[in-house]
Amino acid sequence: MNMDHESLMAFSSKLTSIVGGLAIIWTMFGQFISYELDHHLNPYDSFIIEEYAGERMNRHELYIASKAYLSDHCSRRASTCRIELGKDSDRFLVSIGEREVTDDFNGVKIWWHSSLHEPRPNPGSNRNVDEETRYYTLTFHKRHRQLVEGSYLRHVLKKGRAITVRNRQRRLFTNNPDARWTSYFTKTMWSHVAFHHPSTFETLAMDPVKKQEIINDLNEFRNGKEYYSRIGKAWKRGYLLYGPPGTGKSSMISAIANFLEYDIYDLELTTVKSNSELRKLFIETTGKSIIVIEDIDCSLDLTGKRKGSKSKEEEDKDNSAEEKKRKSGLIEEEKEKVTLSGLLNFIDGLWSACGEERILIFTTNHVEKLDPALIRTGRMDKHIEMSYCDFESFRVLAKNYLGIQSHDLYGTISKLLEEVKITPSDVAESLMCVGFSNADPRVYLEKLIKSLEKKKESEEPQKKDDIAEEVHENGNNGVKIANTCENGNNGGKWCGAKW
Ligand SMILES: Nc1ncnc2c1ncn2[C@@H]1O[C@H](COP(=O)(O)OP(=O)(O)OP(=O)(O)O)[C@@H](O)[C@H]1O
Ligand SMILES: [Mg+2]
Repeated sequence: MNMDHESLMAFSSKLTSIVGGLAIIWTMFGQFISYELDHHLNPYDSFIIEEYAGERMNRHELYIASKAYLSDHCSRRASTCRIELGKDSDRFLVSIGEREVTDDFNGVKIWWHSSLHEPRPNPGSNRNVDEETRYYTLTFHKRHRQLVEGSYLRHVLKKGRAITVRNRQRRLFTNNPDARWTSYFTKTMWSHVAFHHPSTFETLAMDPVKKQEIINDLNEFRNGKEYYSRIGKAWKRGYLLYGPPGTGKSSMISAIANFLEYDIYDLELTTVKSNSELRKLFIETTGKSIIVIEDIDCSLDLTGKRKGSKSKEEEDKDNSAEEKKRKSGLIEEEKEKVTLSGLLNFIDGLWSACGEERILIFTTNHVEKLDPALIRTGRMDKHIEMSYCDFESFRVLAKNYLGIQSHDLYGTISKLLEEVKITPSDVAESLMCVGFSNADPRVYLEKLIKSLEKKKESEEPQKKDDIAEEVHENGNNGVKIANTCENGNNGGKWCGAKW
């Protein structure tokens, strides 16, 4: 059978279109089949947890918690993990990298996989578009969907949050002067650095019974969430640390922060312009933190006006200049001040109940100068006196600085410490032996004895003068009336001091 050329061409084009049509039908059928198979036969479901969600600038909390959870999980169970050094810290960060890890929750298997999004322009977002972002895919059997969606994810969130708190690099914040935070670009009211202070309760020299009481109190506070809510009080606690310079008040704050693993907000009250600014600063602090106001007596006086370091004449001059400005309407009077009532409000007003788990610490060298309203119980729950160095405190310092528990010179030192007021800071100075790991402790103990004897000699004439003055004032023919509070052998403690 002979076909002419034209019929052949027509037949082949028909055949091509039939084959093409069949191919399209086949592809569609394949897709349909694969969808149906996937839908009915693939027994697994997946959830995706994005690092950044929507247009938000902050990382997704569930992602952060999952990362911490997986890091802990990896370091305990997975055979291969990615490990890197944390920013601003000596801690190692473990992550799953691009690998898949398996978790087991109540006998249910869950597979986690970490992946990377390609950087892509996102004009609506405030984040840097060149940044790579990650996401986790967790895969599980369909029949466990409810469990994963409910209790498993809650478990990951709770555990992850706790691990984040445990592993985080703690921070030391300080309030920015008003001029900096009002600018549009630096709206933050606090700046921070990584907090590394080696002071701990172990290195702190003080009466061991008092120390234990403080530790117990802190433990009760840390575990007291339910208790505080039951009694209807905000979950916060106030401590007043008082004592002469160099007795360890700042060291105590660091020891508390290290013990509780809290951040520190060091509030410089003299740069705060008004009560409302103080309130804003408070609102911007986070939970699990210690808010510190050092030398409270130098920051605010009893009438609520802030003090400067100026002389009386300078202050008078300033006051009259301010008075003139005020009269001409250049200064709005009380709006520009932090007042005592503003501070009291900061401590226990309505706003102070925002947030939770905060410790407030005031320090002072002059507890007697403080307004009783400021330090009454309930505002400052505990008054802790940091005092001159007694023998027990010396033993702690000798152990820290010289690595010794006892020495034949301890007897002499103990006797001298009963007679002389010396701060732990001065004792520490005598015991410092940087770089001499094999140094003979005797050298440093003798150095301390010399400085104690010198102090004793210099205090002697003063003591005689004091006695003479008392005898003169009392006019009782040479009968000495002992003032056990100021001069007695009570280690320089103030009368009526608590704790
Ligand atoms: N109780 C103490 N235990 C251990 N070290 C102490 C103690 N007191 C002081 N020191 C040592 O002296 C240094 C100064 O102490 P610290 O700054 O804690 O004193 P402070 O009471 O805060 O003084 P100030 O009132 O001047 O602020 C500390 O760095 C520490 O080395
Ligand atoms: Mg201090």
